[in-house]
Amino acid sequence: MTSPTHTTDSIAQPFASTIPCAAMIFPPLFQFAGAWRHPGNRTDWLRTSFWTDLGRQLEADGYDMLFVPDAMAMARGHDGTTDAVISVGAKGGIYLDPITVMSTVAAVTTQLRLGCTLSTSFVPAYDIARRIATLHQLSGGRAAWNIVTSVYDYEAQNMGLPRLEPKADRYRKADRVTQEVLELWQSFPDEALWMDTETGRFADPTRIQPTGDGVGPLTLPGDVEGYRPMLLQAGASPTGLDFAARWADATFMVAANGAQAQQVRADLRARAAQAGRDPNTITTLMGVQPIVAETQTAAENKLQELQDLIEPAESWQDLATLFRADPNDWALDDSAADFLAAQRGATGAEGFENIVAEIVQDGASTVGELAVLGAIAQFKPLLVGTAESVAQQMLDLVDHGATDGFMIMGTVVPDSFSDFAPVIRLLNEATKSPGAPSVEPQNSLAR
Ligand SMILES: Cc1cc2nc3c(=O)[nH]c(=O)nc-3n(C[C@H](O)[C@H](O)[C@H](O)COP(=O)(O)O)c2cc1C
Repeated sequence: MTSPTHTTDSIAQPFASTIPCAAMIFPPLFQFAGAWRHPGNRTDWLRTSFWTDLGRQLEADGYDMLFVPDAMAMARGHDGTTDAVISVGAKGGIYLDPITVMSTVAAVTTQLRLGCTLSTSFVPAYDIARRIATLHQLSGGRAAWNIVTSVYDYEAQNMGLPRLEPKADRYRKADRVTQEVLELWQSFPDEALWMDTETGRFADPTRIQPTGDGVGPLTLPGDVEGYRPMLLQAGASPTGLDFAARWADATFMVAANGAQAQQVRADLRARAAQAGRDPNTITTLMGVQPIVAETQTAAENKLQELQDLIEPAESWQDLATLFRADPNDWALDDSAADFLAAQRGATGAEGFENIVAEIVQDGASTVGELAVLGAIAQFKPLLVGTAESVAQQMLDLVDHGATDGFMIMGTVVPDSFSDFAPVIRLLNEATKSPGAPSVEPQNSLAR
């Protein structure tokens, strides 16, 4: 395919932190299968107060972004039903409309970036551009759009389509839609809105015009003081990385460990350079699950307590659902490598399956072990220790080129996010003190 070229030189406002930390909020699990049963966990995520309290807290704790994933359907098991997922509250059982949720958070915060997932496979460019621009204006310039192409046919069916298009076609469409969204944001620049009471001129019609394709103009400005919404991306196949290399200001990067993250990030940066972009304009946010406490022993005890809430049989059910396998076809002590080989490609997300492969190679030998690792952290690296030790682990990851920033997964919400707050302070101190910044400042998101 011929790569589309950027017809826009619009820019997003860089992250304020040198090592940005985003918080991913994904009820009912928050990436930990025991979450909604944990006595300390808030379960009122269907109510505004959950999101507004959380937004205020994340902002006070110094997080750079609140991020919510989305899908257009409840997840289904191998039998095509939602029964297994919804009966235990597994991943993909609950999704709220991200824009509505983020509007509530926008009202009570001033700094926090608001990352919303919208799929280019279902939502027309004009609708995406307008919804994200509205959030951008309401929040004073803090919207971020997570560009996804969706994963399952049953999502397409909920959206009135017979099935999802093949991945290559979905990414081609994503290129087109993203280009249109950027052009639409520029079809009504903020500075063209004069509202000049002296002259009676509301806006400059010469600057507010349809795009080259005759779409638009947008019904509101697409930027705030020259900064458009940030573009996020989360796909990880070669095609997905090429897409990120072309468009993303930041990527939600998944890896089983630092070495794998290093490879993914290097690959992404090489692809960006090949596409004619400065790789430093892309910030990778590596998914991690921190367990932070006053002492190392206390952190390990906390992890153990969390692990005790995991039901191996239930975890196996969840893993089978994720890989669209019949749970009855496998026993908990069957080989994890055999399971992965048999189910390769079933999740529809190549990058995610690469993590699982790495974990199997690292020693998860049985299906049961793999299931528990999935249940505790959705296969993301666990960073367990004091704030100092977790901060050091993260600085090491950045130092070794594994990532630029982090996507923080919580276990018990909101406490695991507040437990992590001292780490953010330490990361900020480390990157500000003159002797310490072995990490390169990467917050030049502008392109
Ligand atoms: C870490 C990660 C997070 C994702 N989050 C979402 C999401 O919230 N909603 C969605 O529809 N797809 C999501 N996806 C799916 C991707 O957008 C993409 O459609 C899918 O992974 C297939 O592309 P890939 O093989 O390039 O990863 C995510 C993928 C990854 C790897």
